[in-house]
This record gives sequence, C-alpha cells and structure tokens, in this order.
Amino acid sequence: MTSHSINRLAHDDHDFDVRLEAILERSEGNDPAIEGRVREIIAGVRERGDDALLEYTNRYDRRQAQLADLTIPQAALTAALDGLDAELRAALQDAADRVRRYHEKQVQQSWRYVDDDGIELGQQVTPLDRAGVYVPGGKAAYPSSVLMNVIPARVAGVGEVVMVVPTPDDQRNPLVLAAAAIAGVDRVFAIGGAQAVAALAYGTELVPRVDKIVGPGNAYVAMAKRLVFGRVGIDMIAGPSEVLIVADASADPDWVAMDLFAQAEHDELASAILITADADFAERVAASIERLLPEMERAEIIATALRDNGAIVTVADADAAAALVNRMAPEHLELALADPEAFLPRVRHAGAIFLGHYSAESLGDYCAGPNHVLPTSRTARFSSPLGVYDFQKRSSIIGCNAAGADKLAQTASVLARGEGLTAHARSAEYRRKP
Ligand SMILES: NC(=O)c1ccc[n+]([C@@H]2O[C@H](COP(=O)([O-])OP(=O)(O)OC[C@H]3O[C@@H](n4cnc5c(N)ncnc54)[C@H](O)[C@@H]3O)[C@@H](O)[C@H]2O)c1
Ligand SMILES: N[C@H](CO)Cc1c[nH]c[nH+]1
Ligand SMILES: [Zn+2]
Repeated sequence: MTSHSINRLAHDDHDFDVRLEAILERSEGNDPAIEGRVREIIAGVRERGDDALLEYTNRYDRRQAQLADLTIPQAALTAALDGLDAELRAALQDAADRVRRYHEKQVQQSWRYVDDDGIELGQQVTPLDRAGVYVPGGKAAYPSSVLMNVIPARVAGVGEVVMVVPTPDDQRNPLVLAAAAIAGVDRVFAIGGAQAVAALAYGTELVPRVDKIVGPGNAYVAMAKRLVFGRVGIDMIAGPSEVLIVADASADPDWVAMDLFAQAEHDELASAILITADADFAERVAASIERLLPEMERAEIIATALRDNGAIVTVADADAAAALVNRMAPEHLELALADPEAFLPRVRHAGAIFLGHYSAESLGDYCAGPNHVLPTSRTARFSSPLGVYDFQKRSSIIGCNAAGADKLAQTASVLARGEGLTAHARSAEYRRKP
C-alpha cells in the first residue's frame, strides 16, 4: 500500500460491503441535526418572512446586510459583464453557446392525433410561469452553474427566472453576476442556504414565490428542497459532487488522480472513487495521489474528501466493475478504458458518462454542452440530468365528437357503475346517442 490519503478496498475483502456502504453513506447528507436546523429555518421564513430571511442570511453568510442589500439589480449584472476581462468573457460566452445548442435539442413539442374512433388526443407542452434557480456559493463560486440552470429554463420559455446565490462576507462574485447577465436572469437575490429555498417556496414580501426550485447545493440546500417539495416542484436532489472512474492500464495514473482531485476539491463531502481490475494500476494511481496532492491549492479539502469519501477499489474483472457502477449509481462516471464503448451498454445508472481518456469530467463541468446539474447520492437510479424538460409541463388533450363520445361512454358508464360512482356513469350516459 503506497497511499495513505485514500481508502483502499478489494472486492474480495471480507468486510468489503460494510466499508463501501460506509463510504457511500457519508456523503449522502441525511444528518438528523441538519434536518432539524433546516426545519427551523423554513418555519422561521414562513412565519416571519423577510425578517427571518435577513436574520438567517446575516447569521449563516457572516453578513451585515440590510434588506435592500439582498436584491442585486440588473445594472449590477450588466456592470459585472462589462467589467470582465476579455478572455473570461469569451470563455463564458463560449460555454453559454455550447450549453444552449445542446439543450435546444431537448425541447419537447406538443403533439396531437386522431384515433380510429375520431377522438382527438394529444399532449400540450407549456413552460413554467416562474422558476427559482439556486446557485451555490458558500465555499466556491459557480458561474458555470448559473449557465447550466438558467439556459435550459430560457430555452424552455419560462416566464420569469429568479436566481438566488449566497454572498458570504458581503462579497459578490463578479463572474457569477456576469454569467447571470449572459444567461438572461430576470431577478437576482443575494441569499442562500435553506432560507433562500424557503423564501422561493413560500414567497416573502421581497422574494416572489416560484413554481419550481432547481439547482445544486450543500446538505442544507438539499434538505430544504426535500422538505418544500410538494409546495413547489424541485428538479432533484443534487448534492455534493461525485465522480466514479473505471480505469484500466491504458489510462495515465496522473490523469486519473487529478480527475479524482477535481471533484474532491469541491467540498469535504464530495466523493471520488476509482474502480480498476488491475492491481498494479491501482498502486500507480495511489502513488500519483501521494505525489500530486501537496501541489494542490485546495489540498486540505481534497485530503478530507479522499479520506472520508474516497476509495480505490480493486475488482476481479469488468463484470464486477459494472455491477459496482450500477450499485453506486454515480453522478459522474468516467470510463478511462481502452474500449469505453464496450463497457457503455453495461451502465444502467449514472448521471453523466464520459467516454475515454480525453473526456475529462472537468470539460463537462464547464462547457461540453450537457448539463452539470446531475442526480447525486445514488438517485441516478430514478432521476436524470437537469434539462429543458424540467421547465416544461405537459397537459393531456381530449377532444370528442358525438360519435366518439358515444363509443367512450359505453365503456365509461360500465366502469363507473362498477366503481359505484353513479354521477360519473350518468355524466357519461348523457353523451350517448339517443
Ligand atoms: N451537483 C452539481 O451540479 C453541483 C454543482 C456545483 C456545486 N455542487 C455542490 O454544491 C455544494 C455547494 O456547497 P457550498 O457550501 O459551497 O454552497 P451552498 O450555496 O450550497 O451553501 C451555502 C449556504 O449553506 C448555508 N449553511 C452553511 N452552513 C450552515 C449551518 N451551519 N447552518 C445552516 N446553514 C448553513 C448557508 O446559508 C450558506 O448560504 C458543494 O457540495 C458542491 O459539491 C454541486
Ligand atoms: N462538478 C460539479 C457538479 O457537477 C459542477 C462544477 C461546477 N464547477 C466545477 N464543477
Ligand atoms: Zn466539478
């Protein structure tokens, strides 16, 4: 064992399952203490509106704000964009263009058809009236998350896009504001955490109530979204970042180590796991980790994340690797393999899949085009990347003529009487031919 920085597991260890589950669970964020605090914050905002919003903002973001400071005016967004260094502005614009082009392919259209009985059926697609976008900002600023959240909403045709972003220590991030200008946000509030989610869900005098809240965030944000779901829609639970890399000896150990670091540097709760069937390659990645870690600017965060939620797992073969991938249902899956296409059909659960040595997750995080807001904590088993479809709703369309209604009413009245619902039955029977 050359590595002290990351957990080492072998699939045939007697305690493999227990250790793996412990590692995976740690980053799931189901801490009862967090739930208790978030419930309190939500109740505070519901009951005391802006007073509570301001109080929690000053407490948790270490601010000395007045209520007026919680609104970031459009002029500040434009000024941030105008003040941006040319290279940064071009990069933001390039990323925005790529993200828009990808998401335009996701637009769902309304459709209709006439069935054999002359009944017109269909689905009408409409955008949300108002969406709330959470942009994380506690430990790092995420202009890329502004683009990833707002552009699909705009492509869907959402009426109003309201963005919230925490502003710790009263420091606004100009790149985040510039991204909001490029993406076309309608209103921005300098608030974050559970209090921002509660304000968007219930509305306060300052913050308008939205129909759906989207966007990633830390354990407080994820818990708040869970708790307001039903009152408003939510996209998914997108918590701390995760990467799972399946690699063989054709991969460069330094590239693999850096890709693990890239997600570990987000957060102490981030998860970074390598699976390989090559024990010698596992040793080489472990050595790369030891050598490269001290060079990292965020070495402390990376070291904690690797120690708590990181692992190098050695398995017998590709079948065992595939079974583990689907069990972990990772947010990001890198297939750093000589033949990634051969492995791809085995993958059933993953938020985003990166094929081959050149498809680094970091490229997808910023600018490849697909969304970087992805299901975490194994929710890729039932949930998908954020997309235009999250901002569109569907209404069913049913249009009967007299002949079609006569046909349907026969079936409907029989079933309604079977259910003992006579008003339903008679309503249907009125539509029958005399
Ligand atoms: N899945 C994705 O697409 C994606 C993208 C970017 C970032 N992320 C993840 O988002 C997360 C961002 O987390 P972050 O912390 O940097 O920013 P954040 O905006 O999610 O959280 C900051 C807020 O947390 C609240 N908070 C912090 N400590 C608290 C406490 N003790 N009690 C109550 N509230 C508290 C504060 O209100 C603060 O405003 C990271 O885990 C990162 O991995 C995910
Ligand atoms: N890896 C994060 C979650 O998908 C996205 C991100 C933003 N900036 C850098 N990375
Ligand atoms: Zn990232």
